[in-house]
Amino acid sequence: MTIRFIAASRLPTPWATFTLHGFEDEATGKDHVALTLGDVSGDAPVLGRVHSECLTGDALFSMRCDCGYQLQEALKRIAEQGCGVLLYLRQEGRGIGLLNKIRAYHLQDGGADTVEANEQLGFGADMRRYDLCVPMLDHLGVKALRLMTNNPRKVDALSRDGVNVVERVGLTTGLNPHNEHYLSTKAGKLGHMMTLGDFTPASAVDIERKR
Ligand SMILES: Nc1nc2c(ncn2[C@@H]2O[C@H](COP(=O)(O)OP(=O)(O)OP(=O)(O)O)[C@@H](O)[C@H]2O)c(=O)[nH]1
Ligand SMILES: [Zn+2]
Repeated sequence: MTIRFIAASRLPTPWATFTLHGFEDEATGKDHVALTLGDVSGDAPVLGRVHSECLTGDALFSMRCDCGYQLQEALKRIAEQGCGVLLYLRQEGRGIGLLNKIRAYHLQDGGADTVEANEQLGFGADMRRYDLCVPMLDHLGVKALRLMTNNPRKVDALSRDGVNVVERVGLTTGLNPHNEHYLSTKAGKLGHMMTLGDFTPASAVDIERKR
């Protein structure tokens, strides 16, 4: 794993002005970014999120999943804390890529769930890797994370790769009629530690606008 830091800049957002750090994975040629706020290089554990790319949810307002809602909520919580880090990893579709994710969505439109769709395409349910996180966090000086996630397998995978996760912080937001089945499948088949009762719903205005 060869992660090379390229450049950093200011990134104003509705929640705070973050610092945007750009990295290149020399092995794959993929680029990844981190957003930081405040001094993340102290000894105290830092509020953090390891977010995997979801073009549809993060940028195109998709309500099929909870990714976009989680991204916004994570940035908001970091802003409220005044300090934190978000790694934005370019491993779209749980690692199968955007076009295969669209193929998987097509199968889900026909009745498959998110896990079955991946398997019908010949992929594992979750093909993501987290070995780039340690070099990115080392560069930023982050020593320990309070990780915002509902996914205990992500915590295990990160810990195996050497990331010091001292606490898991739930991130249940964005429930809506289009992602209810998907979220239930994540809890039932992928081991996410959440029930639909934990969720802050997407606002009624958002649901109406995107129906
Ligand atoms: N293959 C596939 N990928 C999906 C689907 N829905 C979302 N994704 C991708 O799943 C990734 C996010 O993973 P999730 O399983 O939603 O959540 P997580 O990151 O494991 O857990 P949290 O930290 O709680 O969000 C992103 O890369 C999305 O592009 C789907 O139906 N099929
Ligand atoms: Zn998504």
